[in-house]
Amino acid sequence: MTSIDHALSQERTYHDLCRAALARMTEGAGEQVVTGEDVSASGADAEVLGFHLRSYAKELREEPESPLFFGRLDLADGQSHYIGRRRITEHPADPPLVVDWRAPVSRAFYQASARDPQGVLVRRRFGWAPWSKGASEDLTGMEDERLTDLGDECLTGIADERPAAGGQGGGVPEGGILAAEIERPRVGPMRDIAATIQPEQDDLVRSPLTASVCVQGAPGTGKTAVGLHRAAYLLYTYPQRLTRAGLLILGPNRAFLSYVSEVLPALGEGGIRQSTVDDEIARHPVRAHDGPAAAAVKHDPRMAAVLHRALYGRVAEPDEAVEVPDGSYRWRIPLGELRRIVEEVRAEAPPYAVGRERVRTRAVRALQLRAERRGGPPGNEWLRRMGRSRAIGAFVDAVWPKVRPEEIVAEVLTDPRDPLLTADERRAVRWAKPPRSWRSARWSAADLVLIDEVAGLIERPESYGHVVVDEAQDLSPMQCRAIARRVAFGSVTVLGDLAQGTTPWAARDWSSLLAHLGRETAAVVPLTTGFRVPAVIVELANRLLGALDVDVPPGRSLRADGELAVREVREVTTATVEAVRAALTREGSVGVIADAGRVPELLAALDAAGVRAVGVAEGSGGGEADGPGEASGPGEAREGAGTGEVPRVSVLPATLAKGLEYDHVIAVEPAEIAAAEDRGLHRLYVVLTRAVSRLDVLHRLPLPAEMTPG
Ligand SMILES: Nc1ncnc2c1ncn2[C@@H]1O[C@H](COP(=O)(O)OP(=O)(O)OP(=O)(O)O)[C@@H](O)[C@H]1O
Repeated sequence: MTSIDHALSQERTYHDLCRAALARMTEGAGEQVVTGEDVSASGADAEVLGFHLRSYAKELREEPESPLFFGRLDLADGQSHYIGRRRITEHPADPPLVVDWRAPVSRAFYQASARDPQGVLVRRRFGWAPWSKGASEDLTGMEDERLTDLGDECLTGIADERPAAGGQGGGVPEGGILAAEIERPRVGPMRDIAATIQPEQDDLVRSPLTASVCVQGAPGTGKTAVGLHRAAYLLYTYPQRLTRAGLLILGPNRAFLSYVSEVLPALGEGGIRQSTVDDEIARHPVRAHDGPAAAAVKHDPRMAAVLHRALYGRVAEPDEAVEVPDGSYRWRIPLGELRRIVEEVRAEAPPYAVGRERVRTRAVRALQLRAERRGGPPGNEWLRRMGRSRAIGAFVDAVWPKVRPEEIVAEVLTDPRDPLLTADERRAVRWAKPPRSWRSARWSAADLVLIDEVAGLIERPESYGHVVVDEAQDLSPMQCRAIARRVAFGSVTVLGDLAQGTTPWAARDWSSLLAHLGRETAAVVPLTTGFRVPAVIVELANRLLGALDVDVPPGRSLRADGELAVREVREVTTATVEAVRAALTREGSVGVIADAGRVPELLAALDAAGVRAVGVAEGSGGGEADGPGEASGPGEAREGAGTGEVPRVSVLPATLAKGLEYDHVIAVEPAEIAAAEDRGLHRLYVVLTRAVSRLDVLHRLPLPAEMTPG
């Protein structure tokens, strides 16, 4: 037996030990649920403790089956730590068999280097065979890096009887195991990257809860991965604060959310809210569609001032004194004093609903002062009676009326008159046929953003402790404000790429977007190394950058593998079917991406040719896409798509490609994608950067000039 075989065998034995300990932890957690409820001091305690223990037991039971550790650190102080996705112990008081990757001691696994060993002698990485549920662990290899000269003889090797997962990598400095991980064919939803987080990513993942950060990164640099791992890190490191205040993940559409939905559960953090901005603010179904001119005005930040003015236009100056009967007596508040009360409350600028109550309270206080002067302090019952009196009620309704956000938005859209908007802009947003009342209004997606703005002026929504915003470059100023309201006292992680901005209001620089999010001072941190797209494909996509009018550095790939074929064909539908057939002879997922108008015909052609494919549909409220329908991400089969097994081929409109990835992408007729919208070249840039291994570009029409070299 060679020394590597011997070491592998020892590590397998250790893994078996951990597996057995985890089984005991799961069993023990189940028992604790029963005893925990019995030993609690009160019913309420029992409920809280019971809930906590049940959640923990459920989490352990539902732990996705995966290797229990992926790394080991041998430290200069003689200690060794195995690093995995969750802490495993024989007994809670014993030193752990496996340390959680988020624990402070694990940091060196990601950050230590020969130049800065951070007390590490040897860092060991484990390679495992591709994992499938129910399969037993299969340790295929390991690599040691000696970071300090004091280290023992180091081992590097792949167990010779089994190939390493995904093969050997080229151009990846970290060596075989990292290369194998990033080149592993994609099947199903996005995976976690806990085993291979890179130092620049780790810095972002572990920045403190109070720090708001903005990550600008080229396609495939791991922004989404970083955002999700940061969420998991924060939940682990600040459990109390975040359990109380909550953490929210915002993505561009439901297809994307479905694609990333399994990362957090795999990291042991289920139950985190993952949503879109549109879904977060949806008080009504979307039943109308705005033209580009109306949408542009409604998403403009000036609308915040327009709505503010419209709401506070309801506040009126008192025009007569108030007289309140009290038995045989009448209290009187003179007009001047009432005017002062309203003016003062306005100047304090509380939320509108609070202002209304403040006006009422101060009017009652004015009565109280008079009553005290006359006969000593009145009791609470008297104060309540005065507050509820018809005269005070009528006064408050007249000067600070109760109002619904929908009424204000309906008023503005029925008769827009604010001088902040130009005549053309007012015409663009004016309802052609105003509804009889706001109750019967058909709202557009942008109207819901306006309603949310007014709702936020009336009553502040509860603040999350942290919000992760993905694909943030596409947010409008008004959407940013909706997010800012929901994280007034927390922090944000903003992830995006200015080059991938495709909405009419997409940001051209981060500073204005951060200002709308109320986070002007957040640091903008670049991520530059691409893990998804092979260099040969990045080079093609980079040709478009010059035409995108944004100041971002060209993408740079860690991957020297990958294949690119750009082919002019006689007929794209037939050529697509052939390309899909050829792609299916290789491993991994296949994504056919085309202009939305072409998708039905491509799906029909694949169906006629007997190729099983799933159509990725527009999600209702899906980012820029208006309209109903459920979304499905890569790896999620829709009804009718087949039985049980998930088809490997997805066909999707270019508008839904953002954030997704496929091993093999077939981009159909780039000229159509580029011509379909104002920011069509940005869209094409997104489409070309979805491929993990292979990209086929099929075209009959001439390629957009920007795609050709020179
Ligand atoms: N450190 C890493 N180790 C292994 N794989 C990684 C690493 N970082 C990123 N990846 C992989 O690279 C791919 C791209 O990551 P991700 O989707 O997070 O990038 P992105 O910057 O959000 O891309 P885009 O802007 O194109 O949506 C994913 O498959 C991810 O798992």
